[in-house]
Amino acid sequence: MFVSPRRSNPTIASEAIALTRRWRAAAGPRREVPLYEDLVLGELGPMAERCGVLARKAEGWAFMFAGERIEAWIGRTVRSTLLDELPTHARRAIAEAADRALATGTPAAGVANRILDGSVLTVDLTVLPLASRWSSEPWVLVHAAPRRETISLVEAIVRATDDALIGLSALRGADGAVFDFQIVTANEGAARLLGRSRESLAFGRLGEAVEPLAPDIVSRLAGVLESGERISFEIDLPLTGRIVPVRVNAAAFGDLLSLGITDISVFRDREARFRLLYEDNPAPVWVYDVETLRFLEVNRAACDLYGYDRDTFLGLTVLDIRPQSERARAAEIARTVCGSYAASEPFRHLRADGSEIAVLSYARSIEMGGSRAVVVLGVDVTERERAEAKIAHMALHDALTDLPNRVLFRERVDEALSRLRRAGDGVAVLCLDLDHFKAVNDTLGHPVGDKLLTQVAARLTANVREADMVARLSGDEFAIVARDACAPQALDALAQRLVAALDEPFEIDGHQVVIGLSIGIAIAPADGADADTLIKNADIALYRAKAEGRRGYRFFEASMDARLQARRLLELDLREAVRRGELVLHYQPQMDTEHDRITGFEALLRWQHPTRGLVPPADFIPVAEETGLIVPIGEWVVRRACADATAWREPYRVAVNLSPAQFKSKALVASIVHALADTRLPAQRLELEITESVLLAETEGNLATLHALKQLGVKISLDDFGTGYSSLSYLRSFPFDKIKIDRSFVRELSEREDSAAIIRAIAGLGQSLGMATMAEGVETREQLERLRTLGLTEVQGYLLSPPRPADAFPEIAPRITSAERDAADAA
Ligand SMILES: Nc1nc2c(ncn2[C@@H]2O[C@@H]3COP(=O)(O)O[C@H]4[C@@H](O)[C@H](n5cnc6c(=O)[nH]c(N)nc65)O[C@@H]4COP(=O)(O)O[C@H]3[C@H]2O)c(=O)[nH]1
Repeated sequence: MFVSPRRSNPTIASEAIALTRRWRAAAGPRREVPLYEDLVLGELGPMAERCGVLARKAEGWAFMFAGERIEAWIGRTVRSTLLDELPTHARRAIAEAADRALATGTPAAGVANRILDGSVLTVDLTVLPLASRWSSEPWVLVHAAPRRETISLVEAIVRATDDALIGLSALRGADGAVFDFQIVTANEGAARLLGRSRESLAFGRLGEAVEPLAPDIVSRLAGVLESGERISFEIDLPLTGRIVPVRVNAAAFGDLLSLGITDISVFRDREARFRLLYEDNPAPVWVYDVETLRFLEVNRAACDLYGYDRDTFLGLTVLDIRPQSERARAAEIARTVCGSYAASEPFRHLRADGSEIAVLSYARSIEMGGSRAVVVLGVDVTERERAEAKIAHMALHDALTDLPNRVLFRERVDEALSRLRRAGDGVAVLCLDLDHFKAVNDTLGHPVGDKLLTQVAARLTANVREADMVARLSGDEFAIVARDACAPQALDALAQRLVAALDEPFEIDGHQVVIGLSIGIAIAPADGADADTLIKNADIALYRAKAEGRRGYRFFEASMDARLQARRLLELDLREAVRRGELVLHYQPQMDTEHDRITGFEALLRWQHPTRGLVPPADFIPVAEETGLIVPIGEWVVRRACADATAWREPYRVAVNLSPAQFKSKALVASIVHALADTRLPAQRLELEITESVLLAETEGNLATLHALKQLGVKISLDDFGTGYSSLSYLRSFPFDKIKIDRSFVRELSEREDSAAIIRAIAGLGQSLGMATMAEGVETREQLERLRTLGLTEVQGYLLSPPRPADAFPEIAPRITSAERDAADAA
């Protein structure tokens, strides 16, 4: 029976106090160790039962004699026995207290425990140092006071544990088979776990206490009785309101069974958390042995990433997931991980299928099963690397053709130039532009245009050497940086090869597409020592190649740059000219050949330049067309011509040139409507001269514009006929009022008979189509007469008059002079 421990037996304890008090009295103020003869001999009375005297001999402490109770406690007679020969429980406690008493010369206390019959016996020791007249050896008196209560060890343990401990006795049926167990004893832990009082459990049936699991548990425990072996198993115990995972340990003693049930929810929780952190971690985690480099653990994510099943994985070493070329370095790092390690850059790893992935690893050295190991967390950055590479590629390449873009091209030119400075290799830049690309885009659509650019890129790339780079700078602009073979002859050959390659027709979506290539070439260092200058000069040479008729190439020359600069100056100047009102109109008369009567005047633009004098249109109209300045200038011309014509004495027609570039402006029709409305000029007095290039480009839109203009009542004439393509289909596509034959035919009239034949044919054509036919550039009377006989209805040329200010002609001399009119305008 368990009894809670209490203090010593009070009577016996008081003996120790009395003895100590007596010892102190005998020791006196000088604390001399009292004599045995004075303190003990004949003085102990009944206390002698619990006292013993020991002497300190050379071999150790030895009992001289001891009372019965002491001997009973020690478990043998002790007279003249060395302490070392006695049982441990007494020996250690007595020796320790005796040594202390001897060393300090004062009383010492000690406690000795002994386990007897499953109970703990505790004895309080009091040891008093003594001297003796009969011996020089130090002596001690030992008083042993056994405590009154003993402690049941088993009971203490049973009470202290949280586990459920149950003693069971088998209940057997008539056939001797166990059908249940009777609970013989159950501790508090069992009562707590099963939610019942100990009393209600005692002598109850196990099957009732753990009812839902009864058949299962009973049969398993019956098995233990049969086999006599201990068993241990885990089950989920359904208790009121919850399921508790428990571990059951059972051992049989005859027909009795001891059952220990441990609540393992905490371990399960810990296990679940571990699983969450390790096994279910979405990041691949593995542990390897530092010595063998073999995998010791791999989680599911690692198996998924590398494509191995767990067993195969555990048969590999960390080197098996690395490419051959990285294994030596990998082995070195794997063995030297100390503390923690974070990779600063991804490593190449191998998957089971042999594919390579990029992995960033974070590692920490640990101990596992007594050996040094490393736990590694890997982050698969393959996709991220790919995306980064793609973004980097996109930043430097053209999305359509995948050729390097302007940025990368410039970098490569820079790089080639710095090599040029170091190694003296050659560097040349070729700027390329496709001829007629815009027409392809406009007529066949952008998808065809895109395919064309892709095919062009392929042809260009196929015709350069590997060291050279082909880039797409924008739209139909390509460029090549050539290295090494940069002598003019080699570049000549390259340019010819490229022009020829693009001369071959392209086959796109069933269309045969023909384009051409113009190239400008600049060679370093003569044409530029830095990338920007070199590219700019190749571009100037390209501009020149195009100006000289496409499908060709030009090397850069310093004079080209000067010409370009002059052009830029002209452009700036022209803008100012418009603002300062330096543009003026001259007029040239037109005459019919039937009655030799003036029919109208062509307005021709002049630039009254403050320093250059009168600048002819050929010098500035192309610049105005390229820069778009032609739109405001053209509007001004129409408005001025209409205003002038309104002021003429006679209602002659006024002819005005329209540039193809003006047709790009959506406001063309509106600007003419406004000019007519504002100047009140009848529409039929205005004649607009266009060239066939208007019909060549943007056909649909331009035709619609022409119809809209014609709808207003203005006359439309086809200028410069006989130059360019002069397709007769143009005459069919729009009902022109007049065909103006180019002056080159008139000039060659006396020399080439075919010119006369062509003029006659055009005159006939005009007649049958109901269109007037006019010859330009008529300078001589012979020419006039000849043209008259060839059937032309009108003429224009120096023979009548060169273009001059309106007030030079009496027929159209304004009622006020041009100077007066300008002054009025300014006001
Ligand atoms: N050799 C010779 N030449 C003659 C003779 N008769 C007339 N010309 C010249 O021939 C050109 C006729 O104009 P165009 O063919 O429309 O050719 C014009 C026209 O295309 C353009 N242009 C002139 N004014 C304007 C304008 O206001 N707007 C636009 N868009 N273009 C204009 O500039 C071109 C040149 O104009 P100009 O220098 O004034 O040159 C004028 C005129 O001076 C002749 O008997 N012999």
